[in-house]
Amino acid sequence: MKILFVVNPASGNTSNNKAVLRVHEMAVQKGFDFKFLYTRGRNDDEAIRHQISEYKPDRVIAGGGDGTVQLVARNLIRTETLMGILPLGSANGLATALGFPQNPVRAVDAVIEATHFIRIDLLKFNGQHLCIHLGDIGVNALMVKKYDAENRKGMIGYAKHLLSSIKESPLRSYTIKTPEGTYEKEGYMLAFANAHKYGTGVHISEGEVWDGKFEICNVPRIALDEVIKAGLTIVNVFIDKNMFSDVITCTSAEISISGEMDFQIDGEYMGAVDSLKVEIIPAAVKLLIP
Ligand SMILES: Nc1ncnc2c1ncn2[C@@H]1O[C@H](COP(=O)(O)OP(=O)(O)OP(=O)(O)O)[C@@H](O)[C@H]1O
Repeated sequence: MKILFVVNPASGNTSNNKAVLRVHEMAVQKGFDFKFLYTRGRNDDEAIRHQISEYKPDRVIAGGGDGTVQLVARNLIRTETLMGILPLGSANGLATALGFPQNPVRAVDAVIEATHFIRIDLLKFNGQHLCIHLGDIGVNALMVKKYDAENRKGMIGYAKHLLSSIKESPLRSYTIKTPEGTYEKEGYMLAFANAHKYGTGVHISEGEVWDGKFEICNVPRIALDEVIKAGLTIVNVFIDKNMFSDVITCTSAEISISGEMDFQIDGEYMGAVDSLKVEIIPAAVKLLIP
């Protein structure tokens, strides 16, 4: 067996040394061949495609956060090569939603020993941007923008920007056209979910990453006052169970918005938009399940 590890040296808060060391130990124990490809933040697609065609790995493991998982996934669409995830990022949205081990050593063992896979769906925005886990417009995307600008890692960074993002996000109205019907909505945020929860653990829908559908979750109100009254920390604002209760399940959608809203995919800020097209790419990639 040949395994290509695509590792993002810049992801997460801690060094990836433990995971890298464990790969070497496991290779000796199990007798497989492996290569590391470290991402550089530019021309990574070309480097991965080159390794896939030259090295011909049986599995390609994404070592990093959702951005790295997305990078690997988009280069494996509709191929038979198995993809795995080593959650080495700061939030690891998809790996967390799927319940993968977070401890680096256990995660290495799990992804090497895994024999089962599922064919996961991907989302595509505006016909070009892929998404493995979640995209959204509004409050959360503004938070991602602020967080990116500050170049800090970890949950404290998110929490710090949550309050100001909520205050600065206007109420917007949307027209959402899907093959099943047209909906008029109002809210502070729309999430487009391939999986059923955020990396922070916040549950947003009953959808699954392999069901050929995605969920559009409207946030019509944010109960900031109630959270503060209950003496909870600011991060808990997203724990409000009713927050994501306005859900549409579909396979494609066109959204027009009453004004511009910040937009993010898998934790990467994408700019501001006043319309969006979203579609599902069903059974796009074969993902190893520990
Ligand atoms: N060598 C590198 N140096 C700096 N940035 C890099 C490098 N390699 C990749 N990147 C950038 O890292 C980002 C993806 O990070 P990734 O999502 O894997 O980790 P993270 O942000 O720590 O995790 P999470 O998404 O879980 O919060 C992309 O913007 C990519 O361009």
